[in-house]
Amino acid sequence: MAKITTAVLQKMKLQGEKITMLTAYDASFAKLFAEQGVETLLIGDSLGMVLHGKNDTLAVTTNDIAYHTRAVRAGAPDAFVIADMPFMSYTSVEQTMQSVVPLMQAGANMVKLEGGEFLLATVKALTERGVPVCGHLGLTPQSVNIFGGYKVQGKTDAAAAAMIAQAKALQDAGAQLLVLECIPTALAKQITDALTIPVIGIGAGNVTDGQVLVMHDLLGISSGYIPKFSKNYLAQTGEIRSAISAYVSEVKNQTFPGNEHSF
Ligand SMILES: Nc1nc(=O)c2c([nH]1)NC[C@@H]1CN(c3ccc(C(=O)N[C@@H](CCC(=O)O)C(=O)O)cc3)CN21
Ligand SMILES: CC(C)C(=O)C(=O)O
Ligand SMILES: [Mg+2]
Repeated sequence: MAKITTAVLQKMKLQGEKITMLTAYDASFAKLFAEQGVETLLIGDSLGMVLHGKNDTLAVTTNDIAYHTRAVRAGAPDAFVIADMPFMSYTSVEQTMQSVVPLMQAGANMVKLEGGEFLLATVKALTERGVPVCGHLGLTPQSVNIFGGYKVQGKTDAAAAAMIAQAKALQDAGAQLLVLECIPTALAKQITDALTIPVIGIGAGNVTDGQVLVMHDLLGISSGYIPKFSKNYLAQTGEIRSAISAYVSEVKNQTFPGNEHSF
């Protein structure tokens, strides 16, 4: 696989080739995912839930993400690696500049931040200072206590219009990638069409430029509630490498996610 850069991801969007992303937290899985053709690896703050058994992502620290980013980078030296910025690690431009240092030094190629309007100056400052940014809109799990649960976002006309505006503003501020989580497929389509940067969906239908899943959901080993948008590929393949390869194929040919995984 050719080395993935933001330029390559951009070209994939233009050519209509779907981008695959999986969360990864350790070297062994990172290596296996890269070998199966997964283009981008995310050290998600979901690790607080799937690795530490919490009900939300709020207890995860920058050091936690840096530790797992080092592991992923060691296993997949050529992968395109995105590190989640944890809850409250990016409350000001200055704090954000401090927080990204261990993440980039651990081997991340990009950092991901949850939110819209209030992040624009931060996204601009990061980009100017050499840190590529991935936005994250829709169901932003760090705001679970505001949402009152992991619920579909952007269902009203007003919420949808606001999300479209925020997506464009993030792109204008310099974001080079955007994750949309748990929103109606029709809204995901509008945002994907409105942006020039690639849009990666999770629970956002098969209309985005790519897909991301939490690896434990794909392998059917998450404890607790499994989101409707996830799919257990291990159940249908019986072997981890085949499960990853099936996920990649189904994203590429747009059979995943199906209507049963979408809102
Ligand atoms: N294992 C795991 N998978 C994930 O996708 C994931 C995490 N953990 N942790 C961080 C966030 C939290 N996420 C979640 C968790 C639950 C739902 C969920 O239960 N959604 C309902 C939608 C309910 C509605 O209709 O509003 C669903 O039925 O899927 C969604 C996203 C996504 N991320
Ligand atoms: C679900 C993805 C997008 C994420 O942010 C995570 O794994 O933390
Ligand atoms: Mg996350």
